[in-house]
Amino acid sequence: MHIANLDGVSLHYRVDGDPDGAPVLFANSLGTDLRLWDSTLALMPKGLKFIRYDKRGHGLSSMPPGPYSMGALVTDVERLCDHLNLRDCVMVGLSIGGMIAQGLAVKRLDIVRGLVLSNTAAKIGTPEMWNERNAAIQSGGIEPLADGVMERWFGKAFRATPEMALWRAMLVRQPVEGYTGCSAAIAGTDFYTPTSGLRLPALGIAGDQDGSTPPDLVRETVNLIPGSRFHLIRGAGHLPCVENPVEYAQTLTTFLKEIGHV
Ligand SMILES: O=C(O)CC1=CCC(=O)O1
Repeated sequence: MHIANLDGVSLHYRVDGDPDGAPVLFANSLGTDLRLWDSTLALMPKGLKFIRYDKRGHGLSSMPPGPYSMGALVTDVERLCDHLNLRDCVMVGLSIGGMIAQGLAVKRLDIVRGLVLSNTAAKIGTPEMWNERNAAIQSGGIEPLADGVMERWFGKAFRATPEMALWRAMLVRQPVEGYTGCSAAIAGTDFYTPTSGLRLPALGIAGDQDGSTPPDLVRETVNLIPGSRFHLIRGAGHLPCVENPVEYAQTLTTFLKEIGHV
């Protein structure tokens, strides 16, 4: 467990795997912390270095007053990469993490050499939808919305398992200001044009039961990048790295091999 103090924002991060291996950087979704990747990382091949972090307002990272901008979330991870001297990473971003990954790739191709856009899009939802959700959370907290979020996060089979309660607990324990701060960043983001200009190896991953970023939306975004690949995980919702870590890790590994990263 490590903390980087980056111009007034403290980011909690973790480094696993081979310290000299090719770097793979992970960015998690709204309402989750870096434990999102635990089961996937346990299944990844040896010889890689895995870096993950809690974005501001989530997990153990600090919580500057919201709302946040996408630019600030991108700058946070850019500063973390500079702090750790990370270059030529493959960045795996899920949902808002995938937006942050698009933003970092547009800004710093020296840091991002390959992109995995998992359960994400250039634009997610509408500003009205996010403003409505934030107003509800600001008045009543996250708990009343949690069952609806679980229906988007997970497919039907996983929702019937006891493990779902752990992820629900992670969601409702995120601070309201951190969650709504990051939602505001999503509301203000449309990466359609900048992502269309990207030229780097890219993979899209979707879950066929994803209620937040359905497969067609993920495919449309990754198709903005010429030569990109796409993989659909069946039976999974918005967090396939949790529901089906075996297929998720295999999909990542195949991509990393194809682009010569492992
Ligand atoms: O809460 C959801 O709908 C899921 C989600 C959207 C953006 C993100 O990061 O998670």
